Amino acid sequence: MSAIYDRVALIGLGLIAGSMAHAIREGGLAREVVGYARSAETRETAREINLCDRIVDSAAEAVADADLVVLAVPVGAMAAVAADIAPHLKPGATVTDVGSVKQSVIDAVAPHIPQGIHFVPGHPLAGTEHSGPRAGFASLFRNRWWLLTPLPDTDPAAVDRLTDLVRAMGAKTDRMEPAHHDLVLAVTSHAPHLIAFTMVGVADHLRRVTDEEVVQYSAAGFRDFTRIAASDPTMWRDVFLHNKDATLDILGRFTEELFVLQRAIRMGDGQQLFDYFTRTRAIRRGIIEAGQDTAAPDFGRIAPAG
Ligand SMILES: NC(=O)c1ccc[n+]([C@@H]2O[C@H](COP(=O)([O-])OP(=O)(O)OC[C@H]3O[C@@H](n4cnc5c(N)ncnc54)[C@H](O)[C@@H]3O)[C@@H](O)[C@H]2O)c1
Ligand SMILES: O=C(O)C(=O)C[C@]1(C(=O)O)C=C[C@@H](O)C=C1
Repeated sequence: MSAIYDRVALIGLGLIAGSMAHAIREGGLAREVVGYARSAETRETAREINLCDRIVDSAAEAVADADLVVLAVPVGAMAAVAADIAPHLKPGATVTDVGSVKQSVIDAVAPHIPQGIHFVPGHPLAGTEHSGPRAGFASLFRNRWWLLTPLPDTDPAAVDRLTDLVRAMGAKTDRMEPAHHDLVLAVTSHAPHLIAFTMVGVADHLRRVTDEEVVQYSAAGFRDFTRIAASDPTMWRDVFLHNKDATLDILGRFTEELFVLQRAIRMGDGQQLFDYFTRTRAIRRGIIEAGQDTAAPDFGRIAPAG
């Protein structure tokens, strides 16, 4: 495939930027991929594994002459990085981010973006529990959603060009309002992660009571929880701090449902439990039938908060 951008700069060299570097270089989607991360150790590892065409020692150097700049740092670090690179951006360049939360990233980054630079926020719905420069792999985005949340006045040509890159990396794209994105992701990703973190915490307390049995006899369901609970603490701290309202809304709804089921168990109401589980099974089967088992559920189905 021919190059979609001349030079791409990746700021932050972890799972997502690393996977982008592999996918872009394998696909010949840019003439050059330049990388920068804050820690010298990360930059050294990135050089060792030949992650990018060039690894440089400052964000300013990375973005100089870049046509696309990707902010791939934890959500809480986006503002500082944007402020740092702003004076060095090439006129006409596009800046995107891959943060798991959109509205607060837009609020933090947009004020730093100079006139003549296109800011197109985005979020790949793909990941693993691993982080750092060694965690990336080229096929991470294949057949996964990559949501773009452009601002109303963003140049459509810049959005289309980024869409081309994302599709060339194997992802499916959709566009969404940032606040709606944050509500949808609170349901499909953020609250489920918090529940997994909590469940593993509960098991850890119990371990002392059951003398390691919860570890030894981990059933598959719990093992899935522990995989999720192994995700990066900095990333997830920032997600919850920056998607506070939507996450609290969904957790409130979750707690209400949990009480309903808890009461059904206490009252021995088998019919209610059966009906509930029949409904949830149908939802899962609907996702599989729609060929969406690697993607997020139907975005239109989630009612706004309130
Ligand atoms: N991990 C996932 O499943 C996943 C999926 C989709 C989106 N995201 C989002 O992508 C972003 C990156 O996540 P990741 O999983 O690649 O993280 P990661 O921990 O693997 O990598 C983050 C990188 O950013 C660097 N970094 C941190 N602060 C920095 C700063 N101030 N300046 C420069 N570099 C800095 C770190 O050194 C590290 O190399 C986050 O915003 C996250 O919310 C993550
Ligand atoms: O598969 C995983 O390990 C993930 O948690 C990936 C996952 C998700 O919840 O689906 C996590 C956070 C992101 O922002 C996007 C994707």
